[in-house]
Amino acid sequence: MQFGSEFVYLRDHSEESEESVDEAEEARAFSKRRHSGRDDGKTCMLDILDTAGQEEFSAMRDQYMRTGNAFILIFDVTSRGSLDQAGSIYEWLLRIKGADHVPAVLCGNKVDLSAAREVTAEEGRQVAQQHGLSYLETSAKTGQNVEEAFHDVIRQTPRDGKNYKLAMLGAGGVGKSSLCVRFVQGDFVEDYDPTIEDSYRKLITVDGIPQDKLQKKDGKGKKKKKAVGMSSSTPAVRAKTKSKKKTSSSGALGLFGRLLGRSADKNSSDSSDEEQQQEQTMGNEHSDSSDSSISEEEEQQQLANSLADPESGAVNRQKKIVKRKKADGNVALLSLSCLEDETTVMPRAPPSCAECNAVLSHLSKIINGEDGQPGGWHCHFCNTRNDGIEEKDIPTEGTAEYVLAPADTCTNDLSGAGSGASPETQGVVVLCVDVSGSMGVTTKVPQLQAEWKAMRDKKAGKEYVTRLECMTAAIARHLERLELDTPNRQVAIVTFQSHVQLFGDGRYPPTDVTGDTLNSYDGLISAGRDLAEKFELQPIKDSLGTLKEKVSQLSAGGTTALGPALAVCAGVVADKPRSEIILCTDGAANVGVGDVRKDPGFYKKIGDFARSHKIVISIIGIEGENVALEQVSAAAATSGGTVNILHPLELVRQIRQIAQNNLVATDVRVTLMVHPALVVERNDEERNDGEVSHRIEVDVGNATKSTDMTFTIRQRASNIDPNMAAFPAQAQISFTRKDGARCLRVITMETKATQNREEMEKNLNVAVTGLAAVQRTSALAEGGKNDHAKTHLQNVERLLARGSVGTSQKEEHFIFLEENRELAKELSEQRRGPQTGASADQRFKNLYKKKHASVEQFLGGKKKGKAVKGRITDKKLNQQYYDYEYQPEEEE
Ligand SMILES: Nc1nc2c(ncn2[C@@H]2O[C@H](COP(=O)(O)OP(=O)(O)OP(=O)(O)O)[C@@H](O)[C@H]2O)c(=O)[nH]1
Repeated sequence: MQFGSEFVYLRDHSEESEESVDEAEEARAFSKRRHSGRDDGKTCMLDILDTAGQEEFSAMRDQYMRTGNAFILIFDVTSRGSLDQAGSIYEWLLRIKGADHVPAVLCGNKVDLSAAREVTAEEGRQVAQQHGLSYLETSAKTGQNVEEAFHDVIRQTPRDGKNYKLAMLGAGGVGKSSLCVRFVQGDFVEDYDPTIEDSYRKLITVDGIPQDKLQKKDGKGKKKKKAVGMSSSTPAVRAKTKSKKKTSSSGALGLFGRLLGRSADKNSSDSSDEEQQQEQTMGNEHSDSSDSSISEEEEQQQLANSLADPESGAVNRQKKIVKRKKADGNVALLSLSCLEDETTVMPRAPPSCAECNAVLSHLSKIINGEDGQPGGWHCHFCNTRNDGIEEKDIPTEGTAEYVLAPADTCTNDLSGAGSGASPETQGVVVLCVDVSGSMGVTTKVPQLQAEWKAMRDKKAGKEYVTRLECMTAAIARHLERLELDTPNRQVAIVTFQSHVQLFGDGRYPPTDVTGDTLNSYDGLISAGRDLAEKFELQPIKDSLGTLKEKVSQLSAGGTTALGPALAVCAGVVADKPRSEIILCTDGAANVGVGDVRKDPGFYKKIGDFARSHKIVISIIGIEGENVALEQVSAAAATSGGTVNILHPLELVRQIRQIAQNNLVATDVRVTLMVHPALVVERNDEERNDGEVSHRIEVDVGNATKSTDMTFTIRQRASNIDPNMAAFPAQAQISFTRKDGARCLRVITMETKATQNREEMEKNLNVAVTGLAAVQRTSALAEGGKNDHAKTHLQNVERLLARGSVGTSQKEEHFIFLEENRELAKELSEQRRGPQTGASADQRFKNLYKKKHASVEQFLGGKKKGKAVKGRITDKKLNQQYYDYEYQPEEEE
């Protein structure tokens, strides 16, 4: 548990809790803060993207290559093949940039492994020279030349404000992540999951940046736009860039690190028109105007425009003074990833306060009996006396765990990784796949991507792929992963179009569910139950072949019986707790139950059913089409599943990423209590103003590594004692551990209190306060309170601007400003009126992502590095991933 400031802030009655703000001035000040004052020519804010080494079927490489302005190109000196790949990647980069040189440094990494060298320093240098690059021999393990590599590339890169977008490129396993972690954190992590993408930010000082790389201003104070390496663009590229105006989206994308999420959004509208997509991105490149490089003047204009009257469209340039509440750091963060960490397990049941249910903690006042032994305790929250404890019941530190019910002896291993886990206890994975007509719609593969694939596979790359092809490729990969990860798990396939088809594990002919049954909720559930009895499912280690075969044979046509399919799936696994239904769809339900126009309540109902049967429903939607996400997502939200809306070309990559965000616990319930003089409220939900309490309970369902919940703490107006030096807080988290044991984790801590605003502001935890603001703002916006949301975001931004004084606070403030911009854009769009169809889905998705943001996104370099522990999975899984590089995709 962390707080937004080291101090709980108690408002001093004499304090002016409001400030007068000139809205136009505020916009200008905000922009100034983003560009953070004068450029000293050596302070650099690096936004580093650690990319995936393996080429998956992704349009995103093109995107980050276009958007990045500096590159570290890495090979492994113990692998000659990786040097060849580095060369090819650089050539590809030049083609994408339309340039004959791009700022980059070639790094021969792992030089500490001298005995295993396959590439000499001389050979590395020669290849670098051939491409006109500088060369460094690095070791992430010893730290040799790591800082030098980053500084070297910065010195080559034309400066644009203080911001640099730097991408790490290279084949899989060469050390891209390790070099990032070494650079931002100064550590070496022995084992990593292969990276999909990760991003880091770091504020550094680089001496000796040559004059010609420093930012220049022309006479009017406008920045001179100089695209990286544009001097020798290919004619085709030049023709396009010339005719291209800057698009409105170009200046509003977020951090480079989240380029991928955002640009996938962009793709949704562009994918139907490859030409337009190319033009847009080329346009961005030409003006070099990815988000953080937008000029201060342009940004101020944009912000001033955002103050336009939504009715008339006229810009309100008049001074408008408004009263704004001063924000504070009274927020708390609870990261449920902590449930994975081992902690002290207490020997007996948790002693809890008879009055307020707080659990005995290291802060409780112990009452010794006549024998001098502990016999009772005074509750730290309500001061009630409780009896009946022994010495061994008293935790010695802030975190303690209690086992409420042990794991089943036959193992309930949630992860299924234990090879002894029996199929019955692991639950079934049901893939519920949309094969309606719209899944036959094609997406054009980006030209350069197709060429790259063709070059690599030595045969013609495909120009178009259908959504179904993208989906089935992603499912095939997912099945392979499941087979390695959880070999005993059973997997079933259900498809839907005008009717529902159950394929089981692919060994049987399909069974259809059709006709009137499609309109009967109960009928569908029992049809599912009946079918489950008929089909015996084999574990995936035996059924992978038949499952993959069935998936590859699916074809698209017909309408969308999505609701009936979900109900059948729920019936199939109703008696198999811990099952997961993964719904893969691209369209709004329009047949039978769950028709989004007539029966939107269905999704909450099926979610409730799933939850009560310990089943999780997750949704993977294809963007660009109307999935009616706002309704359908209720099934996932209620059952604790995830919702993702993805670009078709990103499905393979993203499904893997989703799978990496492993569950840490299920059936999670959180109780957070603070001192009775305070009240605590959720940030991710609209509040019911009538009910406030110092204790809050949240039914979380599933917790993943990135489940970060934030809460706002307020003081009760009346009963506060300003002399109280510290305030206790306790989180009680009950959950089912991966091995099936039911546990209670209790985290208790105390925060100092202050009435001095300055003291609170100076000690802000910027990442926590920023995350809390973003979660709260998104929840307000989702609940239609747009203006309130906007004001809240601005209030917190002013607080963070005042409080960000140290380097890491400044880094995190910078990150927050970027988040703030993305969210502010979403809020301005909402002012234009309600959205429908695919754009409503898009908006829902954007706000959903913000509402479920995790603190890792808000952490500056060093702290983020600390959060990166070895993300170790099975070596076999990693190998499987790397193997894809060398296996050409099967083409028809
Ligand atoms: N001895 C040694 N091992 C290294 C060095 N750099 C990375 N490794 C190891 O090489 C393996 C792969 O490193 P990563 O940093 O994950 O490589 P990557 O390029 O990010 O890999 P992908 O994310 O899969 O593309 C890990 O086991 C690292 O510990 C190094 O300088 N010396």
